[in-house]
Amino acid sequence: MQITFIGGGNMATAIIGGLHQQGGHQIHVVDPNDAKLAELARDFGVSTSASLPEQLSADDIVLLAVKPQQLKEVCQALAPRLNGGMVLSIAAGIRCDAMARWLGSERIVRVMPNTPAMVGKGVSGLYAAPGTSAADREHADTIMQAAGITVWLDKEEGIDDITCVSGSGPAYVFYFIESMIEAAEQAGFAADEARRLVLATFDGAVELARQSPLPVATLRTNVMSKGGTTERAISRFEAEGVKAAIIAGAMDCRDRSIEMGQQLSQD
Ligand SMILES: NC(=O)C1=CN([C@@H]2O[C@H](COP(=O)(O)OP(=O)(O)OC[C@H]3O[C@@H](n4cnc5c(N)ncnc54)[C@H](O)[C@@H]3O)[C@@H](O)[C@H]2O)C=CC1
Ligand SMILES: O=C(O)[C@@H]1CCC=N1
Repeated sequence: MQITFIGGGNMATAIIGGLHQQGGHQIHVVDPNDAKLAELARDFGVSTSASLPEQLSADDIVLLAVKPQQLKEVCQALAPRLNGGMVLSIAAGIRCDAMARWLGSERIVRVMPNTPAMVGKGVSGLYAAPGTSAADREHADTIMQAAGITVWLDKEEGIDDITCVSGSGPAYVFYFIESMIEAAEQAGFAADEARRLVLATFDGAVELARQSPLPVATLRTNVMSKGGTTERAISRFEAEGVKAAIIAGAMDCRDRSIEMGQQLSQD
């Protein structure tokens, strides 16, 4: 496939990393940041330019990977060059109806990826606007499968829902990892040992959860001996409202996705 990325930042780099491993794609990246372009050309052999190509062909797939606040301007600049090609947008919040107005095309798929795409373990939620064909949806699926698993959403609001789980979720997990590393250091481990211990603990716990037929809550209570050490730790988490805070934070995240859509999809 011929894929043109508009924006070559963190998320685009993660997806390009996956596509590079998959192989067989012609990738072009547009970004005003020369240093980023040089890095992407060096690491993945992509072609690059600081501005949009004069014209794209109907076979070119455009992947919009700029910040939501820049999307309108980028779509308006893209509109006269698009020639009917399919557009994928990973921007949080911005709805298909707004992009269709700005682009003058309804051949749009919205994608909510996440950064583990960089190591082929991403999760992408996808929603196809009614203007797309079955072949378009298949192409979008193939592109995002290069980065990990794909989940198709029937309604566009599903993108807000998945944003607060897998889209932003890696940050929640990294936050927990950071906290555990600080705890390990406080317990006396050197920084590199603390990191190794904590990452192996997460790895092991996730693998066990994946392989075990037991509910995750049972796996947790299996660690908690009556009157023992783990019970003391979990009691503190409960008393401090850690679980409630995680759930509330995720709901705030979803609200913010809806709010960004309302603010940035208007005109
Ligand atoms: N970082 C993440 O975990 C996720 C991000 N997203 C979405 O991905 C999009 C990009 O986010 P990040 O990669 O994190 O941001 P970023 O700031 O790393 O990348 C944005 C890139 O766009 C470039 N850019 C700015 N104006 C441009 C223009 N007119 N034409 C072409 N390129 C331009 C910037 O130089 C920068 O390299 C956002 O819309 C965000 O909502 C979606 C899911 C996850
Ligand atoms: O924080 C954000 O707005 C983007 C969308 C999901 C992950 N990062």
